[in-house]
This record gives sequence, structure tokens and C-alpha cells, in this order.
Amino acid sequence: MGRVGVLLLNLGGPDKLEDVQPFLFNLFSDPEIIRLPFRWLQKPLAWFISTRRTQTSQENYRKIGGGSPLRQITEAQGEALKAQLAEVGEQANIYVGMRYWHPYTEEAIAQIVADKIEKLVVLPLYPQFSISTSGSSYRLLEQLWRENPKLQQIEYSVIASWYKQPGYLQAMAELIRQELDQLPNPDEAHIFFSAHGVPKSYVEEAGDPYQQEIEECTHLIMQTLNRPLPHTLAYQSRVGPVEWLQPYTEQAIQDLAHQGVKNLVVVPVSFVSEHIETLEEIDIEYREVAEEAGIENFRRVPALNVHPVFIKALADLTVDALKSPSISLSQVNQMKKKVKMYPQERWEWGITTSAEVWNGRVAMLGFIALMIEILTGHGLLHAVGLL
Ligand SMILES: C=CC1=C(C)c2cc3[nH]c(cc4nc(cc5[nH]c(cc1n2)c(C)c5CCC(=O)O)C(CCC(=O)O)=C4C)c(C)c3C=C
Ligand SMILES: [Fe+2]
Ligand SMILES: [Fe+2]
Repeated sequence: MGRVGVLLLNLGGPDKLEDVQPFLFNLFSDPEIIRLPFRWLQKPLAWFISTRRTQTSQENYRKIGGGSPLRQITEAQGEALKAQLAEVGEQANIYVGMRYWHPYTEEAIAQIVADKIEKLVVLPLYPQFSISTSGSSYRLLEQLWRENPKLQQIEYSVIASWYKQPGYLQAMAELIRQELDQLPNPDEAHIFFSAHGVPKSYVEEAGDPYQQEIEECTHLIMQTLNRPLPHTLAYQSRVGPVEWLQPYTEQAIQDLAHQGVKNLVVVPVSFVSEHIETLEEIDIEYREVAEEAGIENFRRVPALNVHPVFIKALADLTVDALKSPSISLSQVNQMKKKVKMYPQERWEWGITTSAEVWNGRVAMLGFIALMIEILTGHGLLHAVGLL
């Protein structure tokens, strides 16, 4: 086999407080994060929302040390994976490709080309698939592949989602067990899975398999844990006023407390690294909610980070992908059959000069309407819940 590479995909996070606004701008510029019917509206809206959100977001990053630990942890995972692969006789270069901050996916791909990688495994650091996470990165990769003939010569294989991988399930169960056993009375614990949410319309209208994969994943973790304890699944980190997957974490914690639950073990289920939504949202915000509602023991299970059983699981996934027939980016999107990646590209097809003129006029009117809405606080986007 020629030179082997593994591309680890993740979302990325601001390294310091000054990075927060441009990071948020990149995130909200992605049509898989805010799904709008018009391409031209994406950037003005991304600018507006990122500017409005920066201060709150910066305050949260300040509480966890002034930046996201995601880059450092992902790089450590990469080094551990390289060492684990070497142990089983597989020499591979590891690349980190973040979607919205450094090191960007584009930078990783440029390095992969420069290093003359011949066989590449694409491994998202999201156990479950969502249009908004792995889906967005696959879409970017598809575009980079289309644009670069050198990339088209690389034999590559994509791992779509991997929440059923036994080593991953074992590592999760082990971490939960450790947390349970530190409670004064482990048999009275309630296990609370908190997954990152997505808007409900992603699942119900666009066909995102995320909710189904999260539900199956929590079921498999409970099976692997093999303890007769009650459990709940809820969704956190809602952004904006539209409806997201329910129940919401905050409400579900309060409901359990009112039902008399006193010992809660919170499991962050859609992340494999510590980041703002574990360190700030769960450890600070939800802990406060829980304690105010009467929970006496609130314990959070740590993220997998470089847990050796987890790193071995990533190595097993890589080795399996190298041995099995390759899976292409377009196959992954077909496998997630009904998924509608946001079809903004469609608007480009069949463009004529007169259509361009009308596009420009409508864009200008829309932009003026947006500015009026921003200044007055009233308008269509407020009415449909986007602002
Ligand atoms: C499985 C994981 C994730 C899903 C699904 C997801 C969807 C999603 N996220 C937002 C909005 C934001 N996400 C932000 C940060 C962030 N999100 C994830 C993971 C998932 N997002 C990660 C790993 C991070 C990085 C955290 C870090 O440590 O820096 C943020 C910025 C943080 C903040 O301001 O709260 C936003 C905003 C949407 C809208 C969405 C689905 C549509
Ligand atoms: Fe997010
Ligand atoms: Fe948040």
C-alpha cells in the first residue's frame, strides 16, 4: 500500500476571545447550519447573527479559560491514533480538518496533496451523522474534490458514522461506570444522556438521521453498561427561536428533579472531546439548574478525549476502512438516503442573463428589507422565527 493518511474531521472552535466573532461568522455562513432558500441572504445574516452573539459567546469562552480546547484535544487524539496504528503495523500520517476554524479542512487537504498521500481514510470525530456536522464537512470535501484533479487521484474511503463500534461503546460504558461508582448510592442514580440538538425541521423535513442514530446509540451504551438503571435522553445547546429536538436538557433535568430524582449522572453523547458545551453549558449552566431544582449529586461523565479504549476504536475503524471496499463521498450521501443537503446550488442551474438581472433586483430589495428589520426589530424573519 502507498502512503496512508487519516483525515480527522471536526467542527473547530475559537482559540482565543478575538477569534469568536470570525468563528461564528464562518459557522453561520454554512447553509447546513442555517438553512435559507437564498444564497445571497446567507452572508448578511451570518454577519448579523455572529455580531449579535459574539458578546454572550465570548463570556462563555472566558469562563472556560478564554478559548476552545477543541484544537489541542483533536491534535492529541491524532497523535494517539498515529501511535496506536503504528503498533498494529500501519504507518499513517494524521491530518486534522476543522470546518469553521484553524486548522481548516482546506489546509489539511493542501497538506495531504503536498505529502503525496495515496490512500486516505476520512474519519469524522462525530459518532453520529448529522447534516449539520459530518454532512457539512462531506459537502465541503465533495467541492474540494471536484475542483482539484490531484485529489481525484487519491484513493479514499469515508466512514459515515460509527456509533455502533464496540470499542467506542465500551469506552463510553467504562467512563459512565467510573462516575456511577463515585456516587454515595450508585443504585439510585438516573443516567441522563445529553446530546447536542438540531432544529426539528432537519429531522422531519430534511430527513437527517441524527435523532434516530442518537437514540440507537444511547440504547447500545445502556446495553453495554449493563446496569438496571433508569435513563433519559434530552437535547442541549439550542440556538435561536425555532423549535429544536425535544425534550430540552434544561426542562428534562427540572422534570426529573420534580419527580424526586436526587442523583444524576450526565453523559454528553454526541461529543468525543471536551468543549464549550460540556465545560460551560453542562458543568456550569445545567449544574446550577439541577441544584436549584433539588438534585443533590450532579456528576458529569468526562468526554472520551484520548481514552485508550476509544483511541483503539478509532484505529480499528481506520484499519477496517483500509481493508474494506472504498466508500465515496457521494455513496455516503446516498446511504443516508432521504437526506436533503441544503439545495442552494440548484439556484445556479440554468441561469440566464435576465434571471441574473432579476436575482440582483430581488437581492437588493431583500437586503434593504433585512437592514430595515435589523434596525426596527420587526419584519418577516422575526415573524418566521429566524431572528
Ligand atoms: C454533534 C455535535 C454538534 C451538532 C449536531 C451541532 C449542531 C449545531 N450547532 C449550532 C450552533 C453552534 N455550535 C457551536 C459550537 C459547537 N458545536 C459543536 C457540535 C455540534 N453542533 C461543537 C463541537 C462546537 C465547538 C465548541 C467549542 O468548544 O468551541 C456554536 C458556538 C458556541 C456558542 O456560541 O454557543 C454555535 C453557535 C447549530 C445552529 C447547529 C445545528 C443546526
Ligand atoms: Fe454546535
Ligand atoms: Fe451553547
